[in-house]
Amino acid sequence: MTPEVKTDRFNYIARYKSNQLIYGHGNTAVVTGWTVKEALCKNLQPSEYAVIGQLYSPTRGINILVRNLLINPHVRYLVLINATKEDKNAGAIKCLLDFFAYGVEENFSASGRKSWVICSSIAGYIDIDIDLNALEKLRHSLEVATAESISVAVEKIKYYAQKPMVDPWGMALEFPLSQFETTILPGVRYGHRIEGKTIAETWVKIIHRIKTTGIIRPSAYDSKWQELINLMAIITDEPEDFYFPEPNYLPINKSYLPEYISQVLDDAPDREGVKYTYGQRLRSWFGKDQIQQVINKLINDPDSARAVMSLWDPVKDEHHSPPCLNHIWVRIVDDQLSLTATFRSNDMFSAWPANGMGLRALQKYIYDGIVRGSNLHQNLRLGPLITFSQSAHIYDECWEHAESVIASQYSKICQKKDYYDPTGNFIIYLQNGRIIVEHTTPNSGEVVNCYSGKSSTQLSREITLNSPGLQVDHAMYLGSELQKAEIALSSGLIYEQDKPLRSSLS
Ligand SMILES: O=c1ccn([C@H]2C[C@H](O)[C@@H](COP(=O)(O)O)O2)c(=O)[nH]1
Repeated sequence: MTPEVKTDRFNYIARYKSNQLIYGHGNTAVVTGWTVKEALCKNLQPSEYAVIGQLYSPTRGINILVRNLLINPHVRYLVLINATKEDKNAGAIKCLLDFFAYGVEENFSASGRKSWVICSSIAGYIDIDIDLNALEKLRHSLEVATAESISVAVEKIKYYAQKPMVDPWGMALEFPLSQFETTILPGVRYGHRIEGKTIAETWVKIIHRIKTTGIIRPSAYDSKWQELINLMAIITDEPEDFYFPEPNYLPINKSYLPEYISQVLDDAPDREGVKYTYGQRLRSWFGKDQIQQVINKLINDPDSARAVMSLWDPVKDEHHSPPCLNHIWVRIVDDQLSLTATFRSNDMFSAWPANGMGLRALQKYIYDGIVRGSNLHQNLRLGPLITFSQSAHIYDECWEHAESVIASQYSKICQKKDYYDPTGNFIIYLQNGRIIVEHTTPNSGEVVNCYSGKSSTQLSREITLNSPGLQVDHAMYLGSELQKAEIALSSGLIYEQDKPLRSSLS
């Protein structure tokens, strides 16, 4: 435990997320959950509150909040707003309440890290480096109240502000924060393509790619993130009722999904303290129902490349909470309806799976609308969902959890390999003292090109020049087969593709 830190009375000092908070001079800390903090502060005087901040996640946010509260013993009241459906889904406010009501016990986090686990039905952790006595002191020194709406919260904050001044509960306490180390392999920075059958499988591959090769840089939220720029994810076969692994390692519950899908598909009125919803942007924001427009467009002109939905509002989005999802494009090719969604910024660990499922539901909705709307489209099938994430990042608070998902899932997922490469197949044999390589189409096996030579290096070079889109494992396989063929040529051994070299005597 590091000893006390000098604190200016009634000036809230935030060691963590300092640029994410609104500061006052009172002794009530206000946690707004998913309600935007600005919606509250306009109804209050700075003298009435110590600090106002949002809390999204129990596993990531509570630890930071508790650390900040320990540095500010003048905070004697805590008002928690539990107003939105997102709050109920995330469970952060409930978990924080349980911390104050029931405390913590020593145990392990989901990623196997020794932690103070909050005694709650919602998973929430506090770093083990924080002294238990300090946590107990904090729990017993703050009066906690909840509010289901902004107006009730304002009433409670004003009520506490009028009470006679209470002394700080003790000295400010700060505890060292252990840094999670990450090793980065060199890799491409701009432009990545990741494909998987389901959202769950693709997510694990995305997390792996960012964690192993992403660049660490400051985020806009007083933290760091690991980032790749322009990451395209292609999900080929997400089932209609969505695939949830057992046990579910995704950061979204099946029970929350209908609510999230409704946020994407349905119009919503403006609500104080709630950011835009995607449904609102798509259904009515620009005075048009863009989803219906796309359905009509593709019914009448299935070859159109103009089935576009736009969510960015250049007039209003300069300042507050602009949408992360900006552009959606729907296209029919070979009777397959694909949907491509572009995000300017995407939290690939915590948000992408829900984003993907919401978009898949939108894609299905458009598909159903087209098939229902015209009997000319009865052969139409649901094609891939493609997300294009411009800043594809993972926040530092999630790195450890991300590593544990990779450790438990990545190699399992990559083992499920089919040998299909859209670039085609290569048939290798020896003839008249030369290596012959026939390039065939992937399904029908038609020969489309033929190479001949004696050097595996030279042949590899020619093949890569003509087929730079070869899949990595396929290219490595070809390299080793060609090498075997060259050894057979020079040594007189017998070469047969995919078999060990053998002597003509055996
Ligand atoms: O549907 C969403 C909404 C938000 N975010 C993430 C992306 C960023 O991490 C953060 C928004 O940050 P700003 O760029 O809006 O500050 O939320 C998503 O990934 N998907």
